[in-house]
Amino acid sequence: MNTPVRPSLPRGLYVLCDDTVRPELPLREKAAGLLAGGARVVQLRMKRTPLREALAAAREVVAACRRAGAVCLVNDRVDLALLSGAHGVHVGDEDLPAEEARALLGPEGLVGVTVRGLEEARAAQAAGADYVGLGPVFGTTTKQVNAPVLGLGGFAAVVRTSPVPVVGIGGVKLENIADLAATGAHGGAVASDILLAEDLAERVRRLSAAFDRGARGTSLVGGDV
Ligand SMILES: Cc1ncc(COP(=O)(O)OP(=O)(O)O)c(N)n1
Ligand SMILES: Cc1ncsc1CCOP(=O)(O)O
Ligand SMILES: [Mg+2]
Repeated sequence: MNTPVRPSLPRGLYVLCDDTVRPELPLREKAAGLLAGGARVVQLRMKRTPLREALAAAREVVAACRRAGAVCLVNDRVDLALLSGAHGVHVGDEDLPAEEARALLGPEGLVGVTVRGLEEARAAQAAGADYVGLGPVFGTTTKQVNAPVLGLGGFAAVVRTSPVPVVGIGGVKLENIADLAATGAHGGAVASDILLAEDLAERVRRLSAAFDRGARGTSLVGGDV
């Protein structure tokens, strides 16, 4: 009997296809721009889209991601992830607990969990998380987060000892993503720096390249951003 295998989370840029940033641009158009730029991980973050529209959007975006060979995760809602055929879900404190998300998704689904530090990362792993989203690394206006900004030093300290891959989130931009990658982060999650850009695809390309440069240890501070 074959054991079902879940996809691994690709390393690098992790993009939030978010309905709160530039809300006038439809999610499907955002996703098209992100995928045209080569995004390999897309999280669909829907905070203001009515549920039935959210389901339709999830189905469209998941299908587009699958055609492009990208991993698509749904933020918050395990039901929408299952109904849309997404690769998995990202949950935080106000969502279903990680254990329940894992139980509903089964062994084939990716589960990401928001954490604020090392102890929470260990607990997330025990609960079945595949990766953790750690932040805010830098200041952000996209979400009001009830936790202190970690800064690169605080972030790097968790990355060094985390038992699961760490994706940094909060204020990640072209000018800091290489430094974030140089800490050993598995990914850098970005919403506004991409979604507010005139050319989403081009911004995805530049952020991905900067992350990859930083991960190789060849980031030049203040260099080609
Ligand atoms: C990769 C990643 N990390 C953290 C979060 C935040 O999730 P959560 O704490 O549930 O907050 P909301 O995004 O739901 O407002 C995330 N979405 N992605
Ligand atoms: C969802 C979330 N959780 C912590 S910060 C954040 C928002 C990230 O958005 P941006 O990349 O615009 O700072
Ligand atoms: Mg959430």
